[in-house]
Amino acid sequence: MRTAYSVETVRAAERELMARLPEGALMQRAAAGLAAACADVLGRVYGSRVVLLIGSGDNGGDALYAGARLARRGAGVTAVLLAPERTHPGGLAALRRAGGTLVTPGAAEQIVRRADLVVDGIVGIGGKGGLRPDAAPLAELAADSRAAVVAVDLPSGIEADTGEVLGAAVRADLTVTFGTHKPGLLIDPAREYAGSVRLVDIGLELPDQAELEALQHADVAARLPVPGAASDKYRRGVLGVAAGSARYPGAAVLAVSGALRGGAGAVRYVGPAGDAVIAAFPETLVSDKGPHKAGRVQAWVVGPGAGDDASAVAEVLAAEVPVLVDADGLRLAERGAVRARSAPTLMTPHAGEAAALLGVSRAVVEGARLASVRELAGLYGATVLLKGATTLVADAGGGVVRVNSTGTAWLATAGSGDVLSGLAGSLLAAGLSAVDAGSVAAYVHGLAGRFAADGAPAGAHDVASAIPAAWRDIRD
Ligand SMILES: NC(=O)C1=CN([C@@H]2O[C@H](COP(=O)(O)OP(=O)(O)OC[C@H]3O[C@@H](n4cnc5c(N)ncnc54)[C@H](O)[C@@H]3O)[C@@H](O)[C@H]2O)[C@@H](O)CC1
Ligand SMILES: Nc1ncnc2c1ncn2[C@@H]1O[C@H](COP(=O)(O)OP(=O)(O)O)[C@@H](O)[C@H]1O
Ligand SMILES: [K+]
Repeated sequence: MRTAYSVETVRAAERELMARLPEGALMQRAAAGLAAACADVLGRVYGSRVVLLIGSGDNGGDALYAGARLARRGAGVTAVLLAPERTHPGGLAALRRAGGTLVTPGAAEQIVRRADLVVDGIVGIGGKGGLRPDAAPLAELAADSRAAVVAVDLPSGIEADTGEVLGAAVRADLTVTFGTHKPGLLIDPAREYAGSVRLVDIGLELPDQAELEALQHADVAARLPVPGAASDKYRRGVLGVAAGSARYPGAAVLAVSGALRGGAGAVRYVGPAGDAVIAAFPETLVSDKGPHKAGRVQAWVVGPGAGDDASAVAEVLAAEVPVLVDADGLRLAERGAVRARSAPTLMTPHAGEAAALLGVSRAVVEGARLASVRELAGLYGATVLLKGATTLVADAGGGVVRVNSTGTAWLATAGSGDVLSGLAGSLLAAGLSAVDAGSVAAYVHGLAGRFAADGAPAGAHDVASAIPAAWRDIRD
């Protein structure tokens, strides 16, 4: 499991560790890891040109000590000081001793243009509210230069706790982060500014419960349902899919395509697209009666392509089994009916659907994804999976939020969300909790998207076809 902790938690852990260590030891650990990462980026340190962008806090201190290490290995190191009189004194002295040069921001343009590497030590977890006007031009210079950009702890200007980007921010090729990931490094839009992320262990002791967690292959493998000798199709779980309409029969087909590859023992389809479903997947149990007459299921998916059939949504919500609500179902589901449910509910909106439910614009949700998913989960008393380039899954009760980024932008294709809802529904029917079903499905679906696309456009049905390969890759 990859975890991320809030600034407050990181600060508390740092205080505790610093009290046990000689003064400055923690910063030396950070600087050593940072310098090693910079050396890897440079390839050859000797003779390289390194520019440090230095703010007034400890983030700048890390960068200065790392710069001193690089200077001792023969790099030409220049530090641009945003606030010379408030610069970390120890770091400044170390760089001076190592032969580094100090300049003011006025001289930055010239030297950044010729740099091989720019190190962003403007601001770290102490930053708030986007880069200040004096620092913002430095971020632009770094973006315009041909140099590699390495961010110290996090790209300056992003919000560490939320992943929001409130103004100008540095765009890094690599972020070297200390002690733990910060939520902003894993959540869009800030995640995009971080580039790849390298974690340097500085010995922080962190609490069991993180702010954010991202499943890895082994975590997913441990959660995937696998049949045993005692399994039969009913014990594996039966999923009901109430989806599709005369206008959108394909949504039903795609939801079933995901469901059949999600580990349930059988899939029942209820709705007006039975012929299309059977034609594509003859193994589906098709019923033309309403959901409550369809026979027993262990979970329901309702909503993909459902048009305006509010009664099917209400019927499914009245069932005492886990329910996944997607697409049109989100609009048709009565909040009170969702809140009144005792079995788990998993809602799977994209940003536009989440925005409609919250009564805000899509841009608001996209800019503040963590707050939005939590708010929606609280509002409906449900587990919410917010789709996008990174997918977030939050429980109503608060606590840790799961984040997934296995996907690819090729997944932004019509119907891929229907495949996801079938897949996640199947995992619910197989007995996974709503958070596990949602986050495991997002992980597998993202990987399947990568396999299906492999650098070229793929349709949603290709994504569904690639689920078994993703599944095998995870269990390997
Ligand atoms: N506390 C520790 O023991 C350790 C801290 N470390 C480093 O220390 C950093 C935190 O240091 P600080 O608490 O000094 O804080 P920062 O260095 O992150 O930032 C604080 C300074 O930045 C300025 N600032 C705040 N918001 C700004 C904005 N939007 N634009 C421009 N300037 C802004 C403030 O005036 C303040 O002087 C971490 O991110 C990490 O890099 C590491 O050395 C590891 C050990
Ligand atoms: N830029 C992106 N990068 C990665 N995954 C994406 C991106 N855009 C969308 N996705 C994923 O693709 C799927 C699209 O679902 P959705 O928006 O519901 O589409 P549809 O309604 O057409 O089925 C979701 O799983 C989402 O997380
Ligand atoms: K930084």
